[in-house]
Formats: sequence, C-alpha cells, structure tokens
Amino acid sequence: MPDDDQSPISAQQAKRLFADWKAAPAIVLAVSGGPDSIALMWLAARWRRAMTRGPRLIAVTVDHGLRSEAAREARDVKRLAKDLDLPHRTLRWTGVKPKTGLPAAARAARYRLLAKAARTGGATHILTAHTRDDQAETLLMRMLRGSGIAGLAAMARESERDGVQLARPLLDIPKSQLIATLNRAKIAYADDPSNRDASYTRPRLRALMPALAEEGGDSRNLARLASRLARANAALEVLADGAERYLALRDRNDASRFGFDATAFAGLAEEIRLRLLKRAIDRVGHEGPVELGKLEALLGALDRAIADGQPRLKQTLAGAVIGLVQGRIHVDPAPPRRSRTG
Ligand SMILES: Nc1ncnc2c1ncn2[C@@H]1O[C@H](COP(=O)(O)OP(=O)(O)OP(=O)(O)O)[C@@H](O)[C@H]1O
Repeated sequence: MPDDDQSPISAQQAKRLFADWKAAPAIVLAVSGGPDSIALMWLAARWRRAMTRGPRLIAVTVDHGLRSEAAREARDVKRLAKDLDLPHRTLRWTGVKPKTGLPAAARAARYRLLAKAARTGGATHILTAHTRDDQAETLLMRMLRGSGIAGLAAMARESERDGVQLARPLLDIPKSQLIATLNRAKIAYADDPSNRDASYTRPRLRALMPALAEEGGDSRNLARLASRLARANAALEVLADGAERYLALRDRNDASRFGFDATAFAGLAEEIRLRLLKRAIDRVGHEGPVELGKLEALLGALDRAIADGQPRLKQTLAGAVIGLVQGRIHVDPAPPRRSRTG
C-alpha cells in the first residue's frame, strides 16, 4: 500500500475535498457511527470551523432498529457531534422490515429519512462517507452481475435523490486514510459486525479484496476503472441526447406518449438505441429503472420485427407498452394491472 494511503488527511486536503459545497446553505452529514462517517463528520467540522462563513452542518444518524447496539451508537455520534459543536438528529426507521432484501429496504428507508431531514433543515445536500474501497466493491459487484457501462461507472460523486443532492466527497479517499485520521485525532468509532456478515454479498466480496490487490487489482485501480467508465457513460449520454433530439422522440401533443420512426431508429448504434428505449420506458413506466437484460431482449425483438418487415409487435416492460405499428415505435404507459381478486 503506498504511504499516502496511510497518512491522516490534512486540513488543506480537507478544504479541497469539501470545496464544491462551500456555498450550500446547509448540509446533512450522514453519520452511521462507523469509521468512515465519523471521519466525515470530524473532517467537515474542522473544515467549517476554519471558515468565517459557510454551510450549516447537521449530523444525522438513522437507527434502522435492526441491531441492539444501534441506539447506543447513535448516542455516541450525538456526543461527538456535541463536542464538535454540530447539531445532531437520530431518525428511526419504523417501517415494516421485509424478510428478503432487507439491506436494500434499509438503504431505501435510510435515504428517504436523510432526504426528509435535509428538507426539514433547509439543506440542499446530503454528504455520505463512501470511500474508494466502497467504490471498488461496487464496481466488482456490478461486474459479477454483468452490468452495462452505466452500472460499471459505479457511484457518482454527486447525484440527485428524493429532491436533494447526494454527494460523496470521500469517494477518492482510501478507508485506511480515514482510519489514520481518526487515530491521529484520537477519535473512537463503532465497529459494525454486519460489515463482515458472510450472509451478504458485499462482505463476501470485501473479503476477496486483499487477494485481488495482490494481483494488482487494488481499490485505486478499480476506482480508476469506474471513473473511466463514468466518463464513457457521460459521453454516451450526450450522444443519446443528440439522437433523441434527432428522432424528436417526444410527442408534442401528449407528454405521456413517445414515438419514433423505426427506420431512423434502426440506423443508430445499438448502445444508443438501448439508451433511447430505456429513457422512453423509464419516463412512462414509473416502475423504476428497466433492467438491461430485458431491454436487450426487447431491442432484439424490435430489430427482428423491423428487419422481417413484420407490421406489428407489442410488448409490455416495466409498466410501459412498446409497440411497432406502421413503421413507428410507440412507448406508452401500460394500463393499470387488474387485481386478481377482482
Ligand atoms: N445508519 C446510518 N445513518 C446515517 N448514515 C448512514 C447510515 N448507514 C450508512 N450511512 C451513510 O452511508 C454511507 C455508506 O454506508 P454503507 O456502505 O454501510 O451503505 P450501503 O448500505 O452499502 O449503501 P450504499 O448503497 O449507499 O453504499 C456511510 O458512510 C454513511 O455516510
């Protein structure tokens, strides 16, 4: 591991890390109590103290009600926040806990609660403590699932969620540097055993990281790959914007209907066609992002129908009906599903 991966983060380095958000009126810091987010809170507090004017910082901890230690950890975060002169709120997830897909449900609830706290506190941004190691793991997880370019771009430094900007200032910073920062400042942090729980994919992948690093696949290289793919993805999105304008996808009379000329569509590159279909389906379908595999199957069916001169084709995908009628591809909202009980 290079030496700078072990060195505490200096005040100067932290100033650069947070510079993008210095004009925000207020910022929510998402602090679980683990080392990464405790370091985020400590670094942000030190950065803010060094400025005469700057954003109000609000530390927020979500207690998912899943581990008995969570309430105590939240109190520990509150105590440290007080020492750092930061307001702190603990929010509890009181929703139904599903038997399967618990981590995903907890994550969705967490972001909803954080976004609500941001809106209540007048904050425009939520800062999380995702590190370079998290980015490398995310890339690896998505590689194993055969994700497309957008998925392999992994986590963005800034994105929008529930009407608030979600920012990740530590995405290029290795976890080891955050630990070194806390050790130097003599700040304690919680150890979350679920981070090592082998019944979840991420901890199992995390356990493989040292062996991959031995082969040169360390978090620096993996995160670099993610950012290169993010660059390629952004370029492809710009091309898709142009193609969308070219096809004049949006039906001007009715914003919920989309249609495009099948021959002009067929002349575009496959990656762009997939993106255009995805955009149209996500807009009208309202069932969340459509899966790439299903999108590819749909495009294959459309391509075959166009090539065979088949006059009609109709498929439903992610709440949208995709039809080929008289040389035009239509993407419309699917009618509401009829309930089985009637
Ligand atoms: N209970 C929590 N309360 C507040 N913030 C949290 C909590 N859990 C996680 N976070 C924030 O999210 C960051 C990422 O945490 P973690 O890697 O455990 O999340 P995850 O479940 O893998 O979700 P993600 O998809 O966001 O990575 C933390 O560094 C912290 O900023």
